Amino acid sequence: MGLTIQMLGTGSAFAKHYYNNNALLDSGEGKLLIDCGTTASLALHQMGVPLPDIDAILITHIHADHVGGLEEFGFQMNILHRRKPLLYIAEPLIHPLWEHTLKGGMSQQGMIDKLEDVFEVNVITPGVSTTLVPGIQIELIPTQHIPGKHSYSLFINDRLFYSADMVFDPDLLHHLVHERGCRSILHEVQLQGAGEVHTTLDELLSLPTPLQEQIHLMHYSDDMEQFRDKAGIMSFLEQQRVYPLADLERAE
Ligand SMILES: O=c1ccn([C@@H]2O[C@@H]3COP(=O)(O)O[C@H]3[C@H]2O)c(=O)[nH]1
Ligand SMILES: [Zn+2]
Ligand SMILES: [Zn+2]
Repeated sequence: MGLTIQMLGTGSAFAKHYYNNNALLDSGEGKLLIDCGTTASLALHQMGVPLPDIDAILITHIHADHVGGLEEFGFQMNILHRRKPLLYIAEPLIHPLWEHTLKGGMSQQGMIDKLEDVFEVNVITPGVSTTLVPGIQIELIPTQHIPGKHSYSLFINDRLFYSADMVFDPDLLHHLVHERGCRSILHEVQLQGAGEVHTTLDELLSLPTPLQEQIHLMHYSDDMEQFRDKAGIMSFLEQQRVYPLADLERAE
């Protein structure tokens, strides 16, 4: 079986019709959860995926729609299943994830006082492609989102670019497609307004046609249906649909 990707949700941080923009990669040999937002455990429940079936979690950046479900995931795994989930994370995210996000809810005197007390923490180095679960290699690519906040997009199996929340970076997209063999792009999109911390639909529409052909849109707001015919040849990913990676790639 080839790699499949299933979005737990495809919504922006404020969406109500769509769950948080988190993804489940399945190589057939292992499952990797990309981000674990506030709605992750509910979405996984609806998808029929028990938490212990997930082999590892990878975090792109610290916002609730990407990490807000880690407390429940960690507690459920530790308390109900007596296991520490494997958490892959870039080193600069460890301190803010524990001190600014999880510590308030998870710390327990004499038992839990650091991230490693709940998760099996594995630090991954940006720029280095690393096998996280069998059949899934990820390279973290630092990308700009909120000034002063670390955020990492993903290059998966040397062929799929998965944007974290990020501002428009056309040079990176050109580089990945023309020099790195990238064959499809899952890109966050902000449908209306100025893209101060996100990438707007208009910015993506400014890319050359062959690049747009590779782009599938995610992390969109509740009014997405009004934009179906305004996105040109770019398509909108559907939450909870299982996509074989090959189906996301443009026929040559
Ligand atoms: O300077 C800022 C900081 C934040 N925000 C909003 O808060 C959200 C946090 O999650 P997100 O990164 O998915 O999306 C962000 C935006 O919707 C913003 O519009 N401008
Ligand atoms: Zn987000
Ligand atoms: Zn964000």
